[in-house]
Amino acid sequence: MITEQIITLRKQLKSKLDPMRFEHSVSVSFTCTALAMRYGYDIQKAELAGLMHDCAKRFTDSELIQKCQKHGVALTEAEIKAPAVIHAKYGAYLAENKYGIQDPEIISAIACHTTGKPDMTTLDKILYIADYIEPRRDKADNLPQMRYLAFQDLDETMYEILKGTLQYLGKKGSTIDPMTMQAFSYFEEVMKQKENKK
Ligand SMILES: Nc1ncnc2c1ncn2[C@@H]1O[C@H](COP(=O)(O)OP(=O)(O)O)[C@@H](O)[C@H]1O
Repeated sequence: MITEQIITLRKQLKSKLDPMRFEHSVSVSFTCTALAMRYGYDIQKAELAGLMHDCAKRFTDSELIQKCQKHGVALTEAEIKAPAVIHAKYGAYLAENKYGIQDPEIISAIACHTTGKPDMTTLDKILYIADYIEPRRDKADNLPQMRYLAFQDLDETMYEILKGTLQYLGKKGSTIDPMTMQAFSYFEEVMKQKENKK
């Protein structure tokens, strides 16, 4: 039963993550369920993806790089230059190999929850957006708008969050993983196509 699995995993995660990260994970899991209700996606799969998305967040950047090398998780040069994104890829590995999650949709959503990617599935988008809008978040200026838009249109929300993230990372002078730029171009095109159909 997936509900029992979720309750067991929640206990395991609580002992691994710091309290605020655990709180964030639970908050993302329920935000995922709300979006799953809105968009007719499997509620428990969405909850599980949200709960586990940051399961690798307790490691430092160098630990993550070492662990990926040890377990044969391929990293791009860009990921090594911007290691803040690696917890997503290694989290997907841990979810599958340590926590026994076999569903490829859940593994995919965890793997792309930080950078996004082109051609995201419904669950990929639900998790990416839930991570941004969950109720404990308070930093981004556009949160009220994104919280509203998330329940109107997933693609438009992806487009707006990715645009804002690229601006934010650019202003900070951070090294940007090109996957986010590719994701932005993809959703820009999706928005253009939608406009043309109107
Ligand atoms: N494309 C990117 N390139 C480099 N860093 C990024 C990129 N996207 C997000 N980040 C950074 O990765 C970190 C983790 O992001 P994320 O997983 O969304 O947050 P959280 O772990 O708090 O849920 C943040 O510090 C963010 O600024």
